[in-house]
Amino acid sequence: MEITQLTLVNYKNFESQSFDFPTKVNCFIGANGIGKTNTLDAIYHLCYGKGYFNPIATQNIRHGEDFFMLEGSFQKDGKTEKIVCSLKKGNKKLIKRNGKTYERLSDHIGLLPLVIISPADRDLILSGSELRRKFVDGVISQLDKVYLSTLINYNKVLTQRNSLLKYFAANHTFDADSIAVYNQQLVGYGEQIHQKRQEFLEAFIPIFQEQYRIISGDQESVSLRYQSQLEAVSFADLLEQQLTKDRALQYTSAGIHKDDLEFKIGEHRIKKFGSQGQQKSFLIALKLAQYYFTKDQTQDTPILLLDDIFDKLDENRVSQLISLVDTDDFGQVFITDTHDQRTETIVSQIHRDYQIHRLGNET
Ligand SMILES: Nc1ncnc2c1ncn2[C@@H]1O[C@H](COP(=O)(O)OP(=O)(O)OP(=O)(O)O)[C@@H](O)[C@H]1O
Repeated sequence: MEITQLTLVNYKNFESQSFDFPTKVNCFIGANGIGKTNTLDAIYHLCYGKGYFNPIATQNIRHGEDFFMLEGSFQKDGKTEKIVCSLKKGNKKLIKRNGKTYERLSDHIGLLPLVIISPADRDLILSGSELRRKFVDGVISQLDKVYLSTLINYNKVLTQRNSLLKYFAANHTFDADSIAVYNQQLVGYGEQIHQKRQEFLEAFIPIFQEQYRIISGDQESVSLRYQSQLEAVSFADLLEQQLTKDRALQYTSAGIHKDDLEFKIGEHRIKKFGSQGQQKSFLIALKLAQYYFTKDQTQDTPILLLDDIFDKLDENRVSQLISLVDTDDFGQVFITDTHDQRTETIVSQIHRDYQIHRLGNET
């Protein structure tokens, strides 16, 4: 799968800009803040229906404007897919595929596989469990529409149950039957999600460990483990056990929305005890595992976005990544960098056609 053309209108710092991508390897070069990462984000947005860096959709609209529009031409299975994504302030975001608007944005998920490796990934290690769940959910949802709709349904019921708990507290009342209805729905959706996450991680973890082994040169061992409250107790029993607490807290304190991934180096948490280099290697291994897993499952070659890798990685890791990209396993790759000459030197070693897009005053 490849993108051959991209147009951005009022997207972040771009007023109006078009790019053609005739080659497999494309580099965006320019000074800090010129919009290199924003260009990658535009490609990500067309594939995932949302930006990678800013979850607040309206903040992607160029300051002072009231809409953005992204347009991309993709080649997939020998056909052209024209995707338009637009957002006008006060309206819902629209995504069109070949002129037809999706009824639900989630219907677009999975059509165009893509993996991004960015310095922002460090939040997967450093921040709370929500981002790690999102990572797992994002990978599975790209491949499994039933999973995505089960997740959407689970979150809807969770919101309703939380509203009910708030209502009970505000009105000093309680109705066990209404809670039981929500519990039953949560358990139905939650157990399916738990099982899918388990199956996914069983397949994903060995791929991740292999990638880490390659990147680190077999220096140390790392582990990734799925943690869920549902390991020890059934979801129905868990909700029952937590009910008094939930009523006091006025929200649902247990369930698959509390799942996490444990990242360890040797016996210790990588967040506390991993060096910066080990943390970076861990994240790259995670993303490369996502790449190989998605490629295997979709039988399609995802687009790979490499944001700021030369600046943020040491020479060994860069050459490791570049030599990987130079294999037939990889398809279209986008790279951002501030240094013209450095990029040219590195990509000219790749045995593939490349193009350098210099960003400057035209934005
Ligand atoms: N909604 C917006 N409207 C206008 N400008 C925006 C908007 N959102 C972000 N920007 C601008 O985009 C620029 C950042 O662009 P980007 O992150 O793509 O830079 P970059 O070229 O990747 O830089 P670096 O080399 O520092 O990583 C900043 O100048 C920021 O102010």
